[in-house]
Amino acid sequence: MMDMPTSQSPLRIGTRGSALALAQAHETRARLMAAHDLPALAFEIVVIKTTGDRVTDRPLKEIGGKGLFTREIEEALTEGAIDIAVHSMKDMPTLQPDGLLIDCFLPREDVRDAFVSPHFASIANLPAGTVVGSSSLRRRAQLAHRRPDLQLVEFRGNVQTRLKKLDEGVAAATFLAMAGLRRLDMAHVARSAIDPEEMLPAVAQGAIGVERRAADDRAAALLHRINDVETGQRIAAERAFLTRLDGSCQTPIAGLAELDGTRLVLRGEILSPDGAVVIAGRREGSVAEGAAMGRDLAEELLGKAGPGFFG
Ligand SMILES: NCc1[nH]cc(CCC(=O)O)c1CC(=O)O
Repeated sequence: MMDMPTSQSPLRIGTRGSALALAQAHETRARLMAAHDLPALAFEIVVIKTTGDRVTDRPLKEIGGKGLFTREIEEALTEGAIDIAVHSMKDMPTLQPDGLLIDCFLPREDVRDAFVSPHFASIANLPAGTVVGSSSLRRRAQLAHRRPDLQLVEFRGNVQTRLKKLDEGVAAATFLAMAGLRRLDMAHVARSAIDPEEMLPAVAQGAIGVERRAADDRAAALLHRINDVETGQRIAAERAFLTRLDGSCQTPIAGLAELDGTRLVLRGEILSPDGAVVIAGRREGSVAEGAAMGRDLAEELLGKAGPGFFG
């Protein structure tokens, strides 16, 4: 009974307040309830408003960049204001603060990017000069590589905000993660899901990780039973790749690991921000070698890029 939060206080699940973050927190709670036969009141969902949520009129890189949405949630976890934190792994810095740990992953959702447009069915159908909205360095570079004839504009905000901008004609098309759309029950807004061969997703796209205090045995026991091992293995390879590339956070990076039994295939690419240069590679091996494959692939791409590549 030691791991039963009802015998003590509810397990506090920290999350951002966006519709997507809330859906992810609720999914985590539902999985915990089912795995441990616990009632909803054994858990408390605690919404944390971060600076990134408050400031929506400036580019992310100006107000703190990657990690902005998660830093304040990690502080709440360290301070004990919450017991676990639910994150989109795509948004997580490669290093967790001392004393915190992510060793629980929900089954991965669709990894693909969605093409979203009221007017056009796919990237190939966009007329020259069409305005496409995206604030993702990776998607901008990948699109510019394929279609240097298009015009790119910044496009921040949550799913609803971005759809509204499309409606208002700020841009004629944009990209969103299929995973987010599915979790919001909004997959219908995708005109098409883009094959990873055509647009390699961000590292960890579609994966949700649950963070806890390393020393918290109650949280560890609760989370252990909902951990999806395969998702964790894929994320380990992808994030090892990302970690080795880091320090160059203005570089567009894409990476995807896929598992077939115990064989892991990892694809990765780095691009120049204008999409003129794409350096891509692939590794295949045993799942136990995933992290090593990630580091090797990163080394290979860094070697091909040469010292000038990162400006
Ligand atoms: N960068 C924001 C972000 N972080 C996670 C998702 C979607 C869900 C996921 O990939 O897990 C999104 C939105 C998007 O890229 O469309």
